[in-house]
Amino acid sequence: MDVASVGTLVALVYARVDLFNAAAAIGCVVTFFILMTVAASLTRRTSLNIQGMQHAQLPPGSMGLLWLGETLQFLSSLRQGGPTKFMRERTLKFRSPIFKTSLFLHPAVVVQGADANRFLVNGENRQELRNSWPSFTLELLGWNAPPAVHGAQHKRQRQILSGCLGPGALQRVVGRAGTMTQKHVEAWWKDGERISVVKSVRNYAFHVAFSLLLGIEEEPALSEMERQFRSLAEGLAGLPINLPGSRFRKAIRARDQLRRQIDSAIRQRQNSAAAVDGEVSEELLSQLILARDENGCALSLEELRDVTLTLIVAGYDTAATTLTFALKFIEENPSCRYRLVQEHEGIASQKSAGERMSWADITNMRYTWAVLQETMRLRAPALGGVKETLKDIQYNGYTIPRGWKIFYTMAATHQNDEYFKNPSKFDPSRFEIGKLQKERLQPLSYVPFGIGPHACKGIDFARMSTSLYIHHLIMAKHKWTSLEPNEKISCLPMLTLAKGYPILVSS
Ligand code: HEM
Repeated sequence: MDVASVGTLVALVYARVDLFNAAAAIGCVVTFFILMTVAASLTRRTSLNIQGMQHAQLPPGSMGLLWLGETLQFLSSLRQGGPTKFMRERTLKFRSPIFKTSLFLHPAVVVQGADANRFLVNGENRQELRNSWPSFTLELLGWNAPPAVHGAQHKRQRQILSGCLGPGALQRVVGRAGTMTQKHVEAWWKDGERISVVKSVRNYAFHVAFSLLLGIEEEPALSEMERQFRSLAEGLAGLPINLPGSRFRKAIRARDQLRRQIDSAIRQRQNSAAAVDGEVSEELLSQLILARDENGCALSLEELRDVTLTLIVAGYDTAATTLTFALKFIEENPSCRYRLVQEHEGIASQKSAGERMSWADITNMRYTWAVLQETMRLRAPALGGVKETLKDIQYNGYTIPRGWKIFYTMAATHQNDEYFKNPSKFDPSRFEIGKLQKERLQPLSYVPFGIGPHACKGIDFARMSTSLYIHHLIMAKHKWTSLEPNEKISCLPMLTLAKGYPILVSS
């Protein structure tokens, strides 16, 4: 692709994003090229590492076109449903599951499979690698958020999060979460109506996370916050071009507004938390404020703010994506729906009228969890992760130079028949306990929640909110039929169904 077409593409992307102003679009392209040229010189400096390494053997692969590398091919694969196409083409071309490339201005190595995941976990534990989210993402989340911090600070944050997001803490909020879920289903799902599943689950995932964390349930405050969150989420997945009208600029504004809201909630809770210290508070934010690590240290104000924002961002689209595809699989597999009905009617029959949900109910929804796990195997909401080498390291006979990125994807293990028989088949029984014990899931072959020291801290929360949604849908006896049966999967900015999964609800 020549430089002119790249420029046109950038202008088109930018114009599609938000600008209809030709002058601004041209300005954007010029700025983009200036930035790229500066970045290219920095990137070249990193790649000098290669030249000094006379005897080192880099993995096979192509570094693509100038500073652009293979970014456009990668983005095109994402647009077609995920990174799999990009990975498969290169794996076949270079006859190697590990290959070098250049993405988003960085020389990178792509690895795949459970062994590669183990190599990444060990490397991170030995501090030869570290988690490496793009800096514009961290700019939006905050530099004190868990993905941005390392070492002792990160360990402290994770200890505190374990206490606040584990089953013990969730037991205190699950009853309220159940009531909220029931209300959501009653409001959104009505017999004979057409709704968008994507809109429903996004609204649900946001409301449940925001209410349980911050205790804010009132309208219109909640809907306004959801609007801000969508802007932030779009900025996280777009081009980091900070110009008036751009997605990124809107995301920064949304971040600032959300921060103000979170700061004010923290101040209110700090006052009331001091009053109830010693008692057990229901809100997760109050628990975060009161929590201490093993040395008795609390989170600072900046940490509280960035951690809270991260929790909502991390749990929002991921849970919505999981529910979207779970509902799609349930619709397409009547036998799966039948087993869900049995499970949820069984759980409901054990409860007295008006009794709230408990954490034990969630863990008893075993088949539901198997359905959700199988959904995340086939449609992992997070596509992959990025690490950065802190020194030259060896893998599979190759050298990966210091400062390079290493990229892994979930799909590369989840859809590999070495780990999952008949991998493209939706089969929740893979995750039912008896079967799992028999077949022995290979360690690090199932990684929807990431790997290593930065793996997800919200697994129990995600399990709670997604299981409750399915519970109330099934108990309301709803059935649904897609109005777009051949709807495509889209991947930018988040994995979802391209037309929002429109359905007709029936009972
Ligand atoms: C189905 C739902 C979810 C999926 C698939 C998911 C997946 C992931 C993945 C893959 C990562 C690791 C990213 C990396 O490699 O750096 C991650 C990190 C994280 N997730 Fe989740 N997540 C989900 C829900 C949640 C929820 C509900 C919360 C909180 C309430 C949450 C909180 C976090 C946090 C705090 C991190 C950062 C951990 C760290 O950097 O130490 N996640 N998640």
